[in-house]
Amino acid sequence: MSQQPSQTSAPHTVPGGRPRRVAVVLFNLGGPDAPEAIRPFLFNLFSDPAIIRLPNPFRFMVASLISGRRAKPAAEIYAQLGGKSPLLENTEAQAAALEAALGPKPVADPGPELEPELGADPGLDPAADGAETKVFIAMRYWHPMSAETAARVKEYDPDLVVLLPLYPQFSTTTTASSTKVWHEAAKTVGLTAPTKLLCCYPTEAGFIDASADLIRPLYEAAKAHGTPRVLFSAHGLPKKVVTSGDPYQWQCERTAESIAAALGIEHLDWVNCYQSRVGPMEWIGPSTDAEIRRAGQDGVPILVVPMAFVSEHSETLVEIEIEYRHLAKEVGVPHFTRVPTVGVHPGFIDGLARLVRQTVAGKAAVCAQNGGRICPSNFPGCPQARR
Ligand SMILES: C=CC1=C(C)c2cc3[nH]c(cc4nc(cc5[nH]c(cc1n2)c(C)c5CCC(=O)O)C(CCC(=O)O)=C4C)c(C)c3C=C
Ligand SMILES: [Fe+2]
Ligand SMILES: [Fe+2]
Repeated sequence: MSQQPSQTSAPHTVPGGRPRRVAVVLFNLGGPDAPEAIRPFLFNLFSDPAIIRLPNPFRFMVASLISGRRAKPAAEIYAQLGGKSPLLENTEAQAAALEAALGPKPVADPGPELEPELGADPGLDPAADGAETKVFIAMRYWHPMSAETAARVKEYDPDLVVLLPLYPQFSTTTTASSTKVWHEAAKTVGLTAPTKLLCCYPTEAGFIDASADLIRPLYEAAKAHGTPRVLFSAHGLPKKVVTSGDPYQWQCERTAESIAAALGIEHLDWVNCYQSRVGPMEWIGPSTDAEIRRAGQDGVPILVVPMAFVSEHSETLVEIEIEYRHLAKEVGVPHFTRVPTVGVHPGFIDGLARLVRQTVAGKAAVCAQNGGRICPSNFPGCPQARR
């Protein structure tokens, strides 16, 4: 998937004479690649201290217990997808598209959200100087995991590593967890290249416009069944994760209102809700199923937009497409539409490429979509709050 340096622009070289190399590492959750991988995948997930906040040995005991219990319902979910998650293939398609978009281009485009005072250095811009960029994937709970990817990145011998979560909204349970494990893995394999984290891009223009682009024609079609309501559905979180300062819900709200505004539909009926609850704890709400029931009572058609996921997997293809569609029918919703994720939509991929260039060119080791920080100060879970 690597790009060759441009033949027309002078390559920016390192002292050894070779082009500068940038490794972009995409973070994602990972999913089982076979029925027998389901239980160990779940064990990896529930033994993450960012998910189960208990000290060991209690966490491992709880992880064994919950992964054992959850294995059967999870197997039923993945059976509907042929016994495995499509997340890796979809992430690979995004990696290939991003690598192509990051190929050498004659002019650096810092994108509309760059804060000029943060200072771009075009000499470090892969697009401007013909540097080589290679995109890697590090999954958190199933292969390829950070240990394997860090070894491959070390072999590539980059001058800079950019960590790019495929989670537009930052959470301590996703991006922070992957970042921690990445740094441990990098240390273990002796990968010492400077590393920057692009922590979040909940309202990045390419992501928002691509989402609106996917919704618009489906909204028009749904109008034949009444005035549609748009359900911006994000993966939920236990309430106590949010009350302890995780900015995920705040960022989800910003995404929902930005896509709603980008749609430009007068008096748009929309709501931000949360799906995929697991376990007995209280989770943030309103829940997507409660909103589907409310739409049934109101007799309005709905569009479910999975706005915290950027590719398809069990939560979109089974939970939304099969389970929520079924529930909608049961409670009398006149028309149900699942809006696809942004996937390899060119607007989304170009937006990611702009963010990578901006991160490479900027000075910060951790930055959000604006090259700086976007979270208000009352979120201690923001990675920039700790700096
Ligand atoms: C925005 C992204 C995600 C957040 C936040 C998140 C938090 C979170 N998840 C669980 C438990 C499970 N998640 C599972 C699947 C899953 N989760 C995400 C994303 C986020 N999770 C994705 C993309 C997937 C799909 C993986 C795939 O199918 O490829 C699962 C496994 C499926 C199931 O059994 O339902 C569990 C379990 C918790 C507890 C949590 C926050 C504390
Ligand atoms: Fe999850
Ligand atoms: Fe933040």
